[in-house]
Amino acid sequence: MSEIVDYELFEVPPRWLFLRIETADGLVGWGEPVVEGRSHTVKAAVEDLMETHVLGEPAAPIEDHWQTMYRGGFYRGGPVLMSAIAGIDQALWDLKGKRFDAPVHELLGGRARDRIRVYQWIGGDRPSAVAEEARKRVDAGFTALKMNATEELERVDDPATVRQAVERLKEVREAVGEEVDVGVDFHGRVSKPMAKRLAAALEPHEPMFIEEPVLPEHNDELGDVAAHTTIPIATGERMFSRWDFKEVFEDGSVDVIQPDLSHAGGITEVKKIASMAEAYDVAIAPHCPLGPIALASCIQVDACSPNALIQEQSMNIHYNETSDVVDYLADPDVFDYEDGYVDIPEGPGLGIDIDEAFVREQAEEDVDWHGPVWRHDDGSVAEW
Ligand SMILES: O=C(O)[C@@H](O)[C@H](O)[C@H](O)CO
Ligand SMILES: [Mg+2]
Repeated sequence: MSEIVDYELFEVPPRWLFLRIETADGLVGWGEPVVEGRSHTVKAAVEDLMETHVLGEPAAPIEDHWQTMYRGGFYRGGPVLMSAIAGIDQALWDLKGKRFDAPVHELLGGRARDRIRVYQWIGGDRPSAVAEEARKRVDAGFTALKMNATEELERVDDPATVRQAVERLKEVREAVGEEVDVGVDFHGRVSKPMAKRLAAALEPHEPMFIEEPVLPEHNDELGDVAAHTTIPIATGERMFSRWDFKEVFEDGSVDVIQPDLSHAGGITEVKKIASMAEAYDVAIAPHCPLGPIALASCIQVDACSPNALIQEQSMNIHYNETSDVVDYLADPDVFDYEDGYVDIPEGPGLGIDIDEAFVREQAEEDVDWHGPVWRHDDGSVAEW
C-alpha cells in the first residue's frame, strides 16, 4: 500500500532540516525543507502540513498534494510555507522514483544533458585572501566560482569601498585567468545607486553574473541596473513560486534565475519555473548552499531542463576539506565530480542513499544557526 503512514524531521548541523516519510509498504523518501536560520519555524510548518494534508493519504498524486498544501490554507507563499512544501515535495518525488525504480529526471521526461557544471564559493561573508582560495579551487578541478562583492555597504558609499571590491575581483581574475567563470554575489547588500556604480566598476573583470544586485523586494529596479551594464543579471534565491518569478520574466532584465529547490516549492514547482524561464530565454542556476537532499533535487531538475546553466553546491569531499554534504550519504561517491562537472546520479528517486544512522546521531546535536545581524557604523541595521 502506498499510503503515507509516518514522517520524521531531523534538525542536523550545520543548519539543515531533513524530512523522512514512509509508506505502508515500507518505502522511505527524503526531503530537505529548510530556510537557512529558520529551521525551527519551517519544521513547525512541515508538521502542520503533514498532519493536515498528507499523512494517511496516498503518496502518488504529487500534484494534488502540492495544490492542496499551497492553496488549501487560503494564505500562500513566502519562504517558510514554500520551503515546507518544497521538502515534502522532494520526499514524495524520492518515493515515486523508488516505487518505479527510476531516477526523478527520468519520470520528468528524461535527460537533457549527461552532467551539469558546478560552481563553488570562495571567501566568506567578509571576503579576504580570495585569490589564493580561488587558485586552490581551480587546481582542484573547478571551472566556476562565486564570491561576495562586498561586506556591508552604505546606501551611498565611498570610492575606497568600491575600489576594494574591484581589487578583490581583479585579483581573483588574475589568479585564475579568463577560462574560469566567477559569479559575484551582491547578496542584497547593495542599494540601487551603488549597484549601478559597482556593476560599472566590476565590468572590466567580466564576472559570470552579478547576483541579487538589489534586494528581491526591489526587483522592479533591476531594469535600471541592467541598463548600466553588460554583465548578466542573476537573482531568485529569495523568490518562492511561479508567481514570484513571472514579473522578472515579463520585465526582461534578468538573464539567470536561481530558484532554490528547498525554498521555491520543490521539484514540482521549480521544473515549472524552469519551463517558464525557457520561454523567456532565461537560464536557471539553482541556488544550493544546503545539504545533500537539496543538492540531489537540484541535479534532478538540471538533468531534464534544457536551460540549466550551472549548479551551486557548497561542499564536496573531492574538492574540499569540509565534507558535511557527503557525510550524510551512505555512498559518498554518488556525486561524481570531474572537470568541474557533476554526473547525474542514476539511482532511483533522488539518486542518493541517506545514511540514516548518521542522521539520527547528528540530530542529537543542538542546531541553532542564525544569519548574523550586521550594523553600520552609526548603529543602524545593515543587510547581511
Ligand atoms: O548565494 C548564496 O549561496 C548566498 O546568497 C546564500 O544563500 C546566503 O548566504 C544564505 O545562505
Ligand atoms: Mg546569493
